[in-house]
Amino acid sequence: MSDTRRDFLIAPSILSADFARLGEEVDNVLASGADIVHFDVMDNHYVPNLTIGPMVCQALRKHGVTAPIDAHLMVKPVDRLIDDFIEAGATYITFHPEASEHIDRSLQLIRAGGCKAGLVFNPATPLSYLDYVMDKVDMILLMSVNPGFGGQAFIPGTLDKLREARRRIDASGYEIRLEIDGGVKVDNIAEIARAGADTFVAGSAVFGATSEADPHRYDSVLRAFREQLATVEVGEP
Ligand SMILES: O=C(CO)[C@H](O)[C@H](O)COP(=O)(O)O
Ligand SMILES: [Co+2]
Repeated sequence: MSDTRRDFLIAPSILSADFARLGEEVDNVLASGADIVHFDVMDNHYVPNLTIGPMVCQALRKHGVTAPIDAHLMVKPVDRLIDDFIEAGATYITFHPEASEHIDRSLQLIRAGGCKAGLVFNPATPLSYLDYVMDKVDMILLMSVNPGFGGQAFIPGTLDKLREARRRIDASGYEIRLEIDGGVKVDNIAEIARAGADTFVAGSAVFGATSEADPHRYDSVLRAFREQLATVEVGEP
């Protein structure tokens, strides 16, 4: 059974964390078993919300965070911020192709800076943006909500898109992670994994799951995600 398992990674989105105690929140979610820190960058231009930038990413590194940081850039223009996030210690830098003037160049800039590069697809953005750059992406991120806010409901049509993205990755022969972002919960993560995702962003489901007994730990929700994922085998319909 083990060779039919994907290497599933869980990436809590700090968009739903308590920003007044961000370092501690990130420490706690990692100590609770998270794999990656998902870092949502919104510019009030490409998306109608304003969040955090490279200084906060750098502050997390200075605080001692060594886990991968997955910078999801919802900004336009893109390139100006790539160098800043490389300097700030991001591991993955992903951007929306519609927001980049030169997609191939943006991907190359990210890899040249030693980071892993990714393209993000909004629910209505076609996967054809991948046609000529499969050799330059380390991650494909499918949005299962329209970008800009946490706490929205998963758009079911994303499951077919995941299957199509998985087919493209498998056919390419490249090692590319397939990440899903938006509305991921304990009750849908297994279905999402069966459709082909291997990396799961979850914001409100994780940071909204504190208990009165221990408001600073997220073990139970992360354990519930892992239990669901343990039921999934690759190749299931
Ligand atoms: O990129 C995002 C929104 O644009 C967030 O990563 C995403 O919405 C996560 O939040 P939730 O799990 O609450 O849906
Ligand atoms: Co995101």
